[in-house]
Amino acid sequence: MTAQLIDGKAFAATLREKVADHVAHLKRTHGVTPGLAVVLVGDDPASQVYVRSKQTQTLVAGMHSYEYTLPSETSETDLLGLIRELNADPDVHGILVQLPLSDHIDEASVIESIDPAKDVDGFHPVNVGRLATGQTTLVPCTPMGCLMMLREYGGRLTGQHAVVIGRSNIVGKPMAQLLLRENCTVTVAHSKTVDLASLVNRADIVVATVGRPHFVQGEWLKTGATVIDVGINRIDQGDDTTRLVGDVDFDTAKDIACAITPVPGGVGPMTIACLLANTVTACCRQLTLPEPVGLTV
Ligand SMILES: Nc1nc(=O)c2c([nH]1)NC[C@@H]1CN(c3ccc(C(=O)N[C@@H](CCC(=O)O)C(=O)O)cc3)C=[N+]21
Ligand SMILES: [Mg+2]
Repeated sequence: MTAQLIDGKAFAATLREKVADHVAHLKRTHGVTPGLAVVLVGDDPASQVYVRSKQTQTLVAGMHSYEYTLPSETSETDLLGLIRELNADPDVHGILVQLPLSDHIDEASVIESIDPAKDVDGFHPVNVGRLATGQTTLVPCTPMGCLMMLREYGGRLTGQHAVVIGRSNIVGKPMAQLLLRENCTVTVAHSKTVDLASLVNRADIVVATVGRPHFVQGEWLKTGATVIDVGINRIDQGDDTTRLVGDVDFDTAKDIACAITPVPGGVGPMTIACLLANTVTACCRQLTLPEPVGLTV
């Protein structure tokens, strides 16, 4: 292993400390406790694990957590009704609706119903537009966490060629926007990209968000590249146990990259820490209090 390991778990713990410090400050000086509402429709076990993790960390940071677990047959009308109530609730500063939603619910309608000021996922078209036009906004948590790590471990970002593999609204597109804002030269690749290997070979920064286990090969990489692995793939080991792996073939990449995030313990923990940070930021903006330093990108 020659690459530096980017310890997302430790980085996230530090960020959560900053969040907790500011929460304590808000309570002490303004009598305000930031509150995050998390809405989960259905009983997908993986989603339940993530949601529980978000709740625990929200409470540990000293914030209020409001949890809504709705049955899988919940109608879109009922879900929109709940969001309307949360939008109007002054104790709720952040709203997260766990995705994906089941097929009978239109995701776009649900996202658009969230008050952009409380949209801590940064998925609302108003916030997407603000990011694209360089205005103040709430930045999607996963790319926000990736950027924080890149700023720390990726050297001077200006002028670097970043290749983002994946074009989702949740990660790929906002990641490209953020890297552009950092003055990177950004290429967005995807499943239809021709000769991905030689494209990746020209990248100083690689962000892999394709959702395919071990997809990016170490031999594709340019020597000294910084690699951010967004993939969270649970693979069967053939002995009734599963293992979490990324979109990058870590074992071959680690000898060629300059710095690389592991899975688990990389982007995942940072995503949740950024969600907490966004909740504090949203709270401060809603109450027109001074914005905390170090909780935004
Ligand atoms: N509205 C919405 N916002 C989200 O941010 C959102 C979502 N829906 N739906 C599902 C995905 C997934 N996601 C993860 C967050 C943390 C870890 C995480 O902490 N992973 C640990 C491992 C966890 C494990 O062992 O399973 C790690 O990578 O080290 C993973 C995945 C947020 N998501
Ligand atoms: Mg759907």
